[in-house]
Amino acid sequence: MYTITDEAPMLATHSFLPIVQAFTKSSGITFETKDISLAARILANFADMLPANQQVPDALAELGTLATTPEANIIKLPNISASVPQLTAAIKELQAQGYALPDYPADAKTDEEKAIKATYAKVLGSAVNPVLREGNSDRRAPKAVKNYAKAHPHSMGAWTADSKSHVASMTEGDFYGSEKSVTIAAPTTFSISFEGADGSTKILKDASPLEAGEIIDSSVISMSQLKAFIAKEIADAKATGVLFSVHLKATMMKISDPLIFGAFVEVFFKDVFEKYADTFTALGVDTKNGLGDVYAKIKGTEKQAEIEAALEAAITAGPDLAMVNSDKGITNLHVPSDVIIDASMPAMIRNSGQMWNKEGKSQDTKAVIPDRCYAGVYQATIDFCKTNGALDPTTMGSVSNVGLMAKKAEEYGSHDKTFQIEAEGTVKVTNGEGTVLMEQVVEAGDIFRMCQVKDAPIQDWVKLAVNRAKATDNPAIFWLDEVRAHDSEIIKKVDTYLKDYDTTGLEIKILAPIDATTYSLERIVKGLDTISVTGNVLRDYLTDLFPILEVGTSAKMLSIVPLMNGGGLFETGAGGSAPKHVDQFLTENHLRWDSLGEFLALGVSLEHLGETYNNAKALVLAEALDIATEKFLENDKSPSRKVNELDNRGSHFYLSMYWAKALASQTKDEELKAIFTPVFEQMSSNEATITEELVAVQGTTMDIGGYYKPSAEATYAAMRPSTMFNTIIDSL
Ligand SMILES: NC(=O)C1=CN([C@@H]2O[C@H](COP(=O)(O)OP(=O)(O)OC[C@H]3O[C@@H](n4cnc5c(N)ncnc54)[C@H](OP(=O)(O)O)[C@@H]3O)[C@@H](O)[C@H]2O)C=CC1
Ligand SMILES: O=C(O)CCC(=O)C(=O)O
Ligand SMILES: [Mg+2]
Repeated sequence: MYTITDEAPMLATHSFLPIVQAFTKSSGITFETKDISLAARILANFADMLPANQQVPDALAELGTLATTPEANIIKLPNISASVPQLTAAIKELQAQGYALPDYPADAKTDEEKAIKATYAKVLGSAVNPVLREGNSDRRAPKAVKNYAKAHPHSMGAWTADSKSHVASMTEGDFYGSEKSVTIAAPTTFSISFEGADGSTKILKDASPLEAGEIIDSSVISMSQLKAFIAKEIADAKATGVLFSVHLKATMMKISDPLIFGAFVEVFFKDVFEKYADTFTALGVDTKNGLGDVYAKIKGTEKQAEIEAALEAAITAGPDLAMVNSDKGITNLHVPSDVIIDASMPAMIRNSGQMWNKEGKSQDTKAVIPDRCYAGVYQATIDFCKTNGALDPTTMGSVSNVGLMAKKAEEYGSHDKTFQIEAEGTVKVTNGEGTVLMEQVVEAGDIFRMCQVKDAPIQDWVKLAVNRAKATDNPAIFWLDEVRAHDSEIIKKVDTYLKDYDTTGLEIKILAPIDATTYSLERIVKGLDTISVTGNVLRDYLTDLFPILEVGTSAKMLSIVPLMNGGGLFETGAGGSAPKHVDQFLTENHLRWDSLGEFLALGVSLEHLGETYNNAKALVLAEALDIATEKFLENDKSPSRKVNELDNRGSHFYLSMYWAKALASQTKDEELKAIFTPVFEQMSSNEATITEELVAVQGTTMDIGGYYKPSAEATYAAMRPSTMFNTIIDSL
């Protein structure tokens, strides 16, 4: 199964998948596509409102079911995890294309509106990955990728001890400070209720199942303390002349983080929000959607100019704001999904700890990460760079990751258990027998969050960690903080399950995240490799952080999810869908997206297929693809960032040529040899023509009939512009 997703990876698929299908056809392998793009997911969820000819199947649900079966073999490209602004843009585009979808009812009042909003909620945020990830995560940089980075190091900004860049976090009143955790002894249920100081009660979540061995936790971030903290950090950034920036994961932590993001907007523009409180309420301004929502809602109203001037004045009076796009005036506070911590913090660290100011220049930065659970990892990395200078890609070692992820583990499964509290009182988590398992004292506006992690995934995660340690002989470090209630429960299980394995000779340690960061960095500068074994959030953070520092991008990672029931989910890299790349593609028909992650995923997918079904041809194809990928790296055929040079499409041509060559050169399968010998011959003798055709089309604006749902025909035409190359591929 091959997923069709969004933005840059979706464009790339239109070039690469036809090649893959052509190369594997003669081996009896078919690639079925499943459209899980944001647009397709919207249409699938509203099928009952659409005429038959516009309905699409729920491909995500189908894949989710498949992921629990031993037969699963899924190649998963990155998809949009939509924020509300992205969702509304996608709805608008689909409506314009003739789909009679309802508008997104941000402020749903009637039952009908509430039902529509609930349906849209299903496609909001990280609605795809948690459904498919029925296993834990194994992400690492393959040897060939590391070797490539050593030979062709990416740019790395210098670090000096006098850098003013730092991470700012709360010192109390955050999730970290309030966490409680319990391990469940016997199967039961839990419910979450609120008891107001005034004696009122409210059920927040009805009874839901709990398995024996499951670890649950709860924590609260205090809205008043958060806002006081933000105000203090804004003042400090202004006083010390650093850029002010916010780093959250508003897509994956889709309930808590947009609320926290909104608090930043409200505090930064406090006077404006106070002055225009009534206007903003009447217009339905929603700060969870960022400053961009304020601009959008005031547009065309009588007060537009006046409020814009007030916002502008607040920006001028405040500290310099980190910019997403200084040319277009888009700040860090505009859209909650524009600055996502996993990618944004490493990009800043790679750039000497600096982000971009409104003049488009780099400047030292205060990176505000309110909660302390994981923020210290970034400060420790910054401290390390300030002391030791920038890391050196030509010599540095590698940090791979084994991540606890299966069955919506930990914070990533917390959406249905996260609530903004309306009044002062207590939130209680009660089991089926009526015993209160955890309670948290709250005030109005606070955010309460409860998480779960099941026992089977933890056992599988420990096993995967031991397997990786054995396979590599590298130390495996569990990044767990014994002073955190949740981590201390996990530590008990890790200690227990490690006893199931013979770990003689292996170095397996448990270190708190900050110590684990320093430990791994001290090894990395010596060229030594370390395995990070982490929970779900650190899995996400570290698999962008280390790859971006080591190999320039997380797009080049091997990203395997060994599914717990025996199937394989092969993710293509560890990064996202790169909206910036689409902008460039639409303005100048150059796609700088690097598909290396896709080549690697395809290789392991074919290998899995070959091994599971005894398909010798699949194994030959996989081996040849591996050789081709190495050659591809050696010869530096990755896409360039600049127009009129080899781009994503050209990189696919080279991969194909090397793949054909490897198939022509092998001797394990004579049939494949016979098929691919002339193919390689045609490709290599027409190399100049093909690359010319692929570059000649560049430099013009593009229209593929949509952003979220482009026309398939126009996209294929755009992504397969070489007649010569198409003729060779289509003849297979
Ligand atoms: N697995 C998944 O489905 C994931 C999905 N996402 C989603 O992706 C979207 C964008 O997220 P964002 O945080 O901006 O992160 P991205 O990883 O999409 O982008 C960050 C930057 O990383 C670089 N990059 C990423 N992938 C590639 C690639 N294949 N080739 C070359 N460069 C690459 C680009 O840098 P440059 O601009 O310098 O070229 C890009 O602008 C969001 O909707 C997010 O939710 C995010 C992570 C994982
Ligand atoms: O699912 C998402 O929203 C993002 C996933 C992600 O960033 C990751 O798994 O690294
Ligand atoms: Mg990530």
